[in-house]
Amino acid sequence: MSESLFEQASKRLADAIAHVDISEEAIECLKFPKASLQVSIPVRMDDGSLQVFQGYRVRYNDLRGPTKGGIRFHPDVNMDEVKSLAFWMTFKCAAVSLPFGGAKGGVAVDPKQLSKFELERLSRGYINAIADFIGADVDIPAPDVQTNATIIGWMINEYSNIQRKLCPAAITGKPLAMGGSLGRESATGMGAFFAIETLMPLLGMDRHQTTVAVQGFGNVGTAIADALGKAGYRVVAVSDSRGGIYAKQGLDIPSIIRYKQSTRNFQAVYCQDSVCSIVEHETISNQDLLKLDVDILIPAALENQITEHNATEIRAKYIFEIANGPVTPSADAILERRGIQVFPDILINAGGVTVSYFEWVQNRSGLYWTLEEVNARLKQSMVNETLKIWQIAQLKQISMRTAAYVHALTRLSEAISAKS
Ligand SMILES: NC(=O)C1=CN([C@@H]2O[C@H](COP(=O)(O)OP(=O)(O)OC[C@H]3O[C@@H](n4cnc5c(N)ncnc54)[C@H](O)[C@@H]3O)[C@@H](O)[C@H]2O)C=CC1
Ligand SMILES: O=C(O)CCC(=O)C(=O)O
Repeated sequence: MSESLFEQASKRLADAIAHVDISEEAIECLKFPKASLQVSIPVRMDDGSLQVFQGYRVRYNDLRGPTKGGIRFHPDVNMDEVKSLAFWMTFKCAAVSLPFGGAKGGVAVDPKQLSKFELERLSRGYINAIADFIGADVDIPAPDVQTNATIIGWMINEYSNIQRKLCPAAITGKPLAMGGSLGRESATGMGAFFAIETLMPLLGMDRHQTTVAVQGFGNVGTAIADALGKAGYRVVAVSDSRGGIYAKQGLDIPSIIRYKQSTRNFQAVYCQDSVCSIVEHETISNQDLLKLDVDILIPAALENQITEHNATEIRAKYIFEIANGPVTPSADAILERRGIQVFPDILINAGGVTVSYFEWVQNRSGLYWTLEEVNARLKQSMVNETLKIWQIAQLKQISMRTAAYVHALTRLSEAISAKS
């Protein structure tokens, strides 16, 4: 039988434990979630029928502060996935020194099949069902796959209605008009950009000679492709769930984003746009994109994309994980043997939760920051933590993934010791 996602996630902890001085008691505290909730959400559909959806929220660990993590709407959401994502959030928040523990939530649904009003009723119904489990000092949700500021706006409105007062700090990723932070939407991509820029000189790379392929063209995939393209990297391939495009000379990312927004089909930019159609390009599958001969491969879609089945065919020099869990532990081992370096999700995609933290701080203080302030603080945090993890990796001669877990585990262990 194949390993569950949580069994795979737990292996990362086991690998790191060998390199940290940590008590057995502390390890025990990190092996299981603090609390898990499964709820049924009845939703009245537009045609008058009733559909019941399954929702989940897992608070993995609150040793360093209230638990924090996004909400995913996807047909494949299940308890094992949510638990694994909550586990990763625990280590991510510790790795970048946020005063938060880890959590995650989700609903098993294909939101593309719902009307806007059905989606609103589902979003409000989910919050209604988990309202006693969350709160600004307890557990603070945020957006993740197929959730966005509009959905979070309905959710925070529902939560505030239940509490009979405005509670902006209870959920982050809100619309600006409801207390959201400038820079939250692009934060995960920008955070990854700052980490990549910090690592480039250490890897002896020059951005003007660097080719990039990005799998996933949603919130985080578009932001990283855009940031890298603007900085002079050659983004040669992007894909979404329907497939991808490749152009050796580089893609025009702003045009693709514009087309995707208006047609939902980014491939159209090269098939229909008179300006861009002169660019030589080919359509490729998602699997082909992963195997391209590029300098940097960025999985920015879902977990389990690079496994033991395709790891031997990866030709990129470096993999920067913006998705959570895109490379499995068995693929890690194959990639390491082949000299392909992986920069882990719990560092590379930490920009989103970092700006969520900034949003929470702004909500609680009532003082709102400019975009420049948000991005300056995000940059400072990403650069500092990236360098610390790099130094651990060099010193202990371990992978960047294990180093990131060692870094996080040291902070979690300090929190456990301080309480006992
Ligand atoms: N939104 C956020 O702030 C953060 C998101 N992440 C992670 O980043 C990843 C993407 O999240 P978002 O961009 O927010 O989601 P999204 O829903 O905005 O976009 C997901 C994208 O992936 C594409 N996709 C789905 N299956 C695919 C496949 N098999 N191959 C290629 N593309 C595929 C979709 O078409 C879409 O373009 C997830 O793993 C998420 O957990 C991590 C940190 C923060
Ligand atoms: O912004 C947040 O609180 C959580 C973002 C998230 O779900 C993630 O980093 O995977």
